[in-house]
Amino acid sequence: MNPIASASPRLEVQGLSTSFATEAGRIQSVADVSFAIRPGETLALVGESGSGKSVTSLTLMGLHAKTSHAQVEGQAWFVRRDGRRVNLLDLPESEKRALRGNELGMIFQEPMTSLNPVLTIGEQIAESVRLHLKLDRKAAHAHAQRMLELVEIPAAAQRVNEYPHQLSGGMRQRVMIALAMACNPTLLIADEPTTALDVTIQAQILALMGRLQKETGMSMLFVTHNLGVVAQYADAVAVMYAGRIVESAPVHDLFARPAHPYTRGLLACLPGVARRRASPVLPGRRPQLVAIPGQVSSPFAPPPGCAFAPRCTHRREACDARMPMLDAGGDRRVRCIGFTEELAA
Ligand SMILES: Nc1ncnc2c1ncn2[C@@H]1O[C@H](COP(=O)(O)OP(=O)(O)OP(=O)(O)O)[C@@H](O)[C@H]1O
Repeated sequence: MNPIASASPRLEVQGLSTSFATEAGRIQSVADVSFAIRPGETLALVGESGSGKSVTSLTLMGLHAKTSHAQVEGQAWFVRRDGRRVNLLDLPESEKRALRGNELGMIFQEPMTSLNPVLTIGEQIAESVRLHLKLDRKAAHAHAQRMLELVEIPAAAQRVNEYPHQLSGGMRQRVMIALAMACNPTLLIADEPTTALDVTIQAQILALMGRLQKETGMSMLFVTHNLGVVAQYADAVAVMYAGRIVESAPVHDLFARPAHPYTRGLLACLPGVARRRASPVLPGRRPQLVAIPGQVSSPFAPPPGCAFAPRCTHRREACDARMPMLDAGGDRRVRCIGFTEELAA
């Protein structure tokens, strides 16, 4: 039996919803999102721009700006190193801070906005490990250098004393990985970690992340809109549409037999990727999500029924009446009346 599939989840998200009060009204960015990630597993969260992927990861990290008037519901059960199961959405700020950068690592798209421009990269990594691992100054500096070696930064002994602007984009992203991994996190949330990089560097960074994951057994939530990356690196996929998960499944099953009309639409736009599931992300090929005809409904006035119905070629009356349930057939879950009827047949 697959050891990942049989382990109990390290993170279990149940009914996560996030809305924001804005001048134009309340916007429901994420609604009733549930998923689980086991030790050593990578779950890819995919969807078009604005589907709620980043809000999901920021909510889990507790990183909403105080000014954003976010309202969060649901639970996110995380198993800590000491075996305690804590709800990330209900932790005091001090405990959240102790987890972030420690058991919970994160990597974002643009390292220049996440790295401190006035500190050397060594100082930034050392600061984190001194705080969380309680190392003294000298040991922290040595740890920082080891982390740069681990992420294959050449001449780490010199680079450790350089500032972010002295590094290329790919090297900065490696530093972000070193920083995120410095305290040996058990869960890494990576939000579009390679989107800003050219495809060759992107493939190298993803290979590095895959290797580190294998070595450490950490779990990963990987936010992306690149289906080629999903096909190659994820174990499971959750497809988001208008703030909700519309389909989730093991990666192989999803690519082989997409069930939700939206997922089918996404893959139909990418026939090459859908068929060549194991194809590498080749230089010059960027298998991104491409537009499906029609527009996502306004988040201020979501339709009462299925949010995808206005763009769906299988739409019927019942689809507009109420939001379909996320129904399960095996380890695939699909939010579509058509799928529910198929299960019942
Ligand atoms: N602080 C906020 N205040 C109000 N609305 C927000 C806030 N943050 C996000 N949103 C809205 O929530 C929705 C989901 O945004 P989110 O950034 O999660 O999408 P995404 O799927 O990550 O898109 P992308 O791939 O472009 O990053 C969008 O309509 C966005 O405008």
